[in-house]
Amino acid sequence: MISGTEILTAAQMRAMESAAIASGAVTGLELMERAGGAVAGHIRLRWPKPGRVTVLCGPGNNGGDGYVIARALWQAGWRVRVLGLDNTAGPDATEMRRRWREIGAVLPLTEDELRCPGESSDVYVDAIFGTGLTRPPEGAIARILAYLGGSGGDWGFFRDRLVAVDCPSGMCLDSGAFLGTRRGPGEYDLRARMTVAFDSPKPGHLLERGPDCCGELVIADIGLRDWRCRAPGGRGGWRSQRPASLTAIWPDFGIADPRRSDGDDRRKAAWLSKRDDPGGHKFGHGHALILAGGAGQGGAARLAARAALRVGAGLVTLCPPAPALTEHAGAPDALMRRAVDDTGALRALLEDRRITALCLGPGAGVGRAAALLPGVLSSRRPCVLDADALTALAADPGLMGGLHPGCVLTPHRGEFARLFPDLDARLSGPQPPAPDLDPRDMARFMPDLVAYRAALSEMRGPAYSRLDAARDAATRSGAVILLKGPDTVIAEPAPRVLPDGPAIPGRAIIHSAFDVPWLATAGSGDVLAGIITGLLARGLPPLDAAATGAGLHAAAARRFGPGLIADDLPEEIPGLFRDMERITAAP
Ligand SMILES: NC(=O)C1=CN([C@@H]2O[C@H](COP(=O)(O)OP(=O)(O)OC[C@H]3O[C@@H](n4cnc5c(N)ncnc54)[C@H](OP(=O)(O)O)[C@@H]3O)[C@@H](O)[C@H]2O)[C@@H](O)CC1
Ligand SMILES: [K+]
Repeated sequence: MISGTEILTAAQMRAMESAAIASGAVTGLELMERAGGAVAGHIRLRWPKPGRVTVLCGPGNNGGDGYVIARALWQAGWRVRVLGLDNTAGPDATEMRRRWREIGAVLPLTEDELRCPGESSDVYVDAIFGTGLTRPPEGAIARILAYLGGSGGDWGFFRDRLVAVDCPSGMCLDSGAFLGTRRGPGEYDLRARMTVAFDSPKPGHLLERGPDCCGELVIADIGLRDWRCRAPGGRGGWRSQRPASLTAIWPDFGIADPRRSDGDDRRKAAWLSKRDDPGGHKFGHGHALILAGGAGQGGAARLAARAALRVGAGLVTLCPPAPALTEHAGAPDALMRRAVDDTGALRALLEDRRITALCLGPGAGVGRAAALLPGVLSSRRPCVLDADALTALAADPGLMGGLHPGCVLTPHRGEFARLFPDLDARLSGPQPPAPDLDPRDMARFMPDLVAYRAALSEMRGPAYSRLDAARDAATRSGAVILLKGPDTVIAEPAPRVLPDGPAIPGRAIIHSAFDVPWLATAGSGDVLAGIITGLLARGLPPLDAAATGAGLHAAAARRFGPGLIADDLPEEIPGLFRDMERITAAP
């Protein structure tokens, strides 16, 4: 529903590059020249006056980009020092190294050279590892990376002047984790001021350590986007054939960016604000039931109910047990109240087919959630299961069998660990070796780029990621999973696999909200559950409702600013709708 930008995994990126080269549309050298040229261009934009630069070149094509950057900056009048390895792999990187050697020297890539007194630079270019990182860096290279990360004692020195090519070296572009270190922030994580990546963001730019360590993220076009749209075999284009299997929603590409507004965005804005439905009836926008808990626990459910109303559900009914009914007598008056004491009462209520979505969890109490879950699930109505409903689900795995594709589960990491302990353990534990692309598979899928891409989407990076975990959990449970965090991942179950076809993964979305840390506040999750329930009630499919809900939730927090409490979030939604309409209005 909310526009995003397509993400490619590292394997997809490499495969697309190979396919473009194999098609004859471009050579590897041309791509490297464009990539290095783009990084040099962004350096010159931020440091307009030529200064001193040290370029650190690794053994692969990331290093090849480094030699191009060195040449481009030298041509622009910079004083360039290049530290590189002897064992440059691959013909393109070797050729770029040769071209640089016609201009200047390549000093050994060692910590001593990096520390060399009197050789301090204004800019350091990290072109050591990019998408080809397959294992944790060791020995001398690991020490160099730690030094750039601040082990020499001057952490801020490199942070202010490090430009990463594709990613900070050592970070896995599929997970945002630094290979070989404990998950989570590390003492000497390499942190760049700016990262210039190519063609599309990769999951690692948006997950875990990515947003903090990449600094400003720039996605440079290296000419593959046009090729993708013209590619033969795509029957109208790689991109337009199917919705992207993986999408990012992040502040630069979110709903508030007029540069990305198109007719589709206008339609979405009009749908959200109901302007596209003049003369519509309240039942035309659905009826949401929010199942509340016992006396003294009603606040969370009321927050959810208010959010469901604000996001446009035609009717919202709050359903506590009878003894707690009076507690909910206050505002908003638009909210209806109805006692639901047990599953029997719930089933009777659900005979009204106009009830189009349910929410169970916020403030429900684990016992009541466990009692009502079978009724909620057997209704087969779209539903959000949050908080206590997730705890109840984890405590009784038999209930998992009742989940269906209309369910949206919204666990935070702790709830996810209770629901899927083995997947959570893989997220924190030792990492399996990386799978690699079998050239026979490439040949098999080359004529049909859509299938080719779909098959590659299954490939995983060297570190098991939050994206992998959410996708696996969705496929196992048969429900949409929204794994909460500043890097929220939303995944749908993998669809049916054709007998002889490639495995088609379910769609997934990464929603990045690192810029709104004040969203981490009591009741914020209850509001999110309510927004998604409201959108489900209005008829959005579960993945869209979850992704749009996450987008509106963060946008509301962004709009309000620091000092936010959960009660403020629903009240920002009308303003958000107005903003969206204004921004997307036809000129
Ligand atoms: N895709 C595109 O469209 C474009 C991509 N471009 C650029 O290419 C980059 C990808 O290049 P790449 O595939 O050569 O990988 P890269 O990151 O340079 O490293 C691979 C080398 O490192 C080695 N190695 C790995 N791990 C290691 C470790 N822990 N410790 C030590 N060595 C290790 C590995 O050796 P091996 O694993 O084979 O032993 C191999 O020699 C990409 O990020 C972008 O910058 C642009 O030029 C043009 C457009
Ligand atoms: K790099």
